[in-house]
Amino acid sequence: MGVLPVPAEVRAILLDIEGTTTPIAFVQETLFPYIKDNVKEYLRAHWEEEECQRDVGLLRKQAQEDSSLDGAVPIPLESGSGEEELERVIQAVVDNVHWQMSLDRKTTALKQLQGHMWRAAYATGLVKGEIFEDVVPAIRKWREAGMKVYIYSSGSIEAQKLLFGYSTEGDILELFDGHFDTKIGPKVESESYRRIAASIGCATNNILFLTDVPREANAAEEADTHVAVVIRPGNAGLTDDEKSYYSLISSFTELFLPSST
Ligand SMILES: CSCCC(=O)C(=O)COP(=O)(O)O
Ligand SMILES: [Mg+2]
Repeated sequence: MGVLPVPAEVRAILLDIEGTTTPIAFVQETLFPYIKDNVKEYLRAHWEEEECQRDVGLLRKQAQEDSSLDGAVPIPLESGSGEEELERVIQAVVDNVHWQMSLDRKTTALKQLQGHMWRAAYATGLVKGEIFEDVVPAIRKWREAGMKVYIYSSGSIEAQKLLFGYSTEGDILELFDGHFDTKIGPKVESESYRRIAASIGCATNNILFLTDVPREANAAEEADTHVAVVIRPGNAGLTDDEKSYYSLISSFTELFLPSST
């Protein structure tokens, strides 16, 4: 097991979810198929609700922005009433969601809808958020040492709170000082990390960001945030250059805080 010393100036640890706290397989093989299998039924059941209409409005706006992309699926406005017209628009939303998911897009519009759909899956016990076993004990230790701990995921804040609120380890939301999603900006843009630091009330170099994705690590580093790339079973492989450039950990227990005994 390796040891990675945490720089003394670090006051907060910022955690990615998929591939960092949580197996990619859980997201790809449980959470995403739930959306693909249930989106049509969900839209039919909730169509008249304000939240659903807001979600569809965001998806429609995103679809307009995406119109020049290869294979993009437009979402028309309802032009009139009647079952057939409703079915036509719902089918377009379903096709758009499937298209975005086939590309694993991280748009805020897609992530908002997904978060709302997972609510029922977690609340009924159909799904429990999976977390690597080293995560909870390590976070407890960090917090005891005075470290703040935040989540930054492309999954919506609502989806994050469901995953950790209904997790295999129980409700562990108390372990986090706050949550960030793509509303603060994409994870591959350095400006997002500056905004997060401002929101937390610290400098970017007071933060250590843990992620499985080198492009995200690169963006954080450009903003002068400390980074380590997390290697977990099922994560995408790293190039030799990435392996030699980044600090790597395969378990949160490998982080060594200056105050740790
Ligand atoms: C937190 S909900 C499911 C995860 C998700 O939708 C996603 O896109 C994961 O992205 P991450 O930034 O956590 O790698
Ligand atoms: Mg990730």
